[in-house]
Amino acid sequence: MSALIEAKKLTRILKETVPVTLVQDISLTLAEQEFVAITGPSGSGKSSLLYLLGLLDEPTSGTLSIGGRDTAPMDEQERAETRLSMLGFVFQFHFLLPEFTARENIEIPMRKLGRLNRSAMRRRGEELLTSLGLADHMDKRPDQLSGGQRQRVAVARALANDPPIVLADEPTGSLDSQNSEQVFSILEALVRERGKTVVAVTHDLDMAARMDRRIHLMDGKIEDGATASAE
Ligand SMILES: Nc1ncnc2c1ncn2[C@@H]1O[C@H](COP(=O)(O)OP(=O)(O)OP(=O)(O)O)[C@@H](O)[C@H]1O
Repeated sequence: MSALIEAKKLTRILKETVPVTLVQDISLTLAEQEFVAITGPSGSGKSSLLYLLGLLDEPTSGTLSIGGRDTAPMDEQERAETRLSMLGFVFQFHFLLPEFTARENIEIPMRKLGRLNRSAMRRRGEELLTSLGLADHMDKRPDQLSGGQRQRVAVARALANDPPIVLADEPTGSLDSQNSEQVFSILEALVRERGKTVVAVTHDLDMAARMDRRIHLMDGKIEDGATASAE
């Protein structure tokens, strides 16, 4: 299987008065259709790694390829287009725009990428929301939805441009157990049924155990023996 994401010796150091190393020498390969957990104690660099993989931050050193393309030479516009077309993001808090409906929130990434006309965007938004059990909630704003529904809209938004990779930072962290289970099942179905690669930061070790592979961080590094190729 071809590598969707290939990181070699990724290091990110913040140049503060005292330099802060967020992640160090991270090498990993993610293939198509993998369901991968990033685990580790608080402050171990999980979010920092996810932001690097998602082109939301730039490494101090090391290389990162997405979909076989080296990201180092990309200018900001290419990075933005790669983010929009290759990567979907789900965060712990939904970050939906409060003044827009579910449908409108989902159309934002489609508009930014600019590959679909108005009616195709509308159709795609409706299909996605329906497939996530939100057919009756398309025209509601985030404050008219429950926490679980909001997070499902956030998943739909991540899928808007049909990216091969979904990156999730504690996607169930603010949900009760029933909604957590539902969102986890949705993420799992993205891998098994839609062929996506899903990488999720989680503190929930039971959840991580149900994923294909675990990358365990400690002090910004992958802990020995935990780089784990697919088991
Ligand atoms: N802007 C910043 N300035 C200074 N230190 C930072 C900054 N961002 C992150 N850090 C530090 O870098 C380390 C890694 O942070 P990161 O958020 O990636 O960890 P994490 O494993 O995701 O933590 P958590 O599980 O608590 O979300 C932490 O020690 C954090 O305090």
